[in-house]
Amino acid sequence: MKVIETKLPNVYILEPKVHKDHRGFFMETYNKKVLEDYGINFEFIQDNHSLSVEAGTIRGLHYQLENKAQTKLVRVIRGAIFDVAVDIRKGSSTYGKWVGAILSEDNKRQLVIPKGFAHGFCTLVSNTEVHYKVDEFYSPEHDRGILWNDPEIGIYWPTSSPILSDKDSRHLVLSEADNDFKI
Ligand SMILES: Cc1cn([C@H]2C[C@H](O)[C@@H](COP(=O)(O)OP(=O)(O)O[C@H]3O[C@@H](C)C(=O)[C@@H](O)[C@H]3O)O2)c(=O)[nH]c1=O
Repeated sequence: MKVIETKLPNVYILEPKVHKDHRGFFMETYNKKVLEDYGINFEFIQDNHSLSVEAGTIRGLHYQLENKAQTKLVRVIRGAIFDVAVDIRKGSSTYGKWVGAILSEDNKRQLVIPKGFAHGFCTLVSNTEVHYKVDEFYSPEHDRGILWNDPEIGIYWPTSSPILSDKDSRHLVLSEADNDFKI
């Protein structure tokens, strides 16, 4: 497993070691001990899997309030996404800054999204399936969002007219969002 730092603290790109042979491939997609050796230490307790039928679907930007905050380990089983993490911790030197990475079935990259960061992705091809582990249970009462195209965040999304859920089309911008993260 290769661990690549990004410009945001504790946001990592992971590249699993892929063992290829005449049958196909084998890879460890999560190994707690290997990540611990890099100082990445989580207790994942829920796995999620979504299918987005159309390319240009954006899901996000999502987070749960602090006492139900989730770390996420995101990967793509089929297709490809532009995956984004935004630092929403008030007082952080990187507050409102974002990083993006392409995760695909081909590059097999994963993204670690820590607590205090909003998460979203845009599908780059049709029928993209995303799988991610989280270290806190889903809590609808704590579920919050930020508008995907908040101009103050300024994410370079690969589309300007995405397919969105009703919920995601109505979020407020970061400066007005219900957000209790601070450092
Ligand atoms: C996130 C989630 C949703 N649900 C339900 C609620 C709803 O009826 C249905 C669809 O939920 P959503 O519209 O919120 O799904 P979606 O827009 O895919 O939400 C996800 O987006 C990405 C970017 C994330 O980071 C995730 O944490 C999650 O927020 O699934 C669960 O049962 N468990 C869960 O953990």
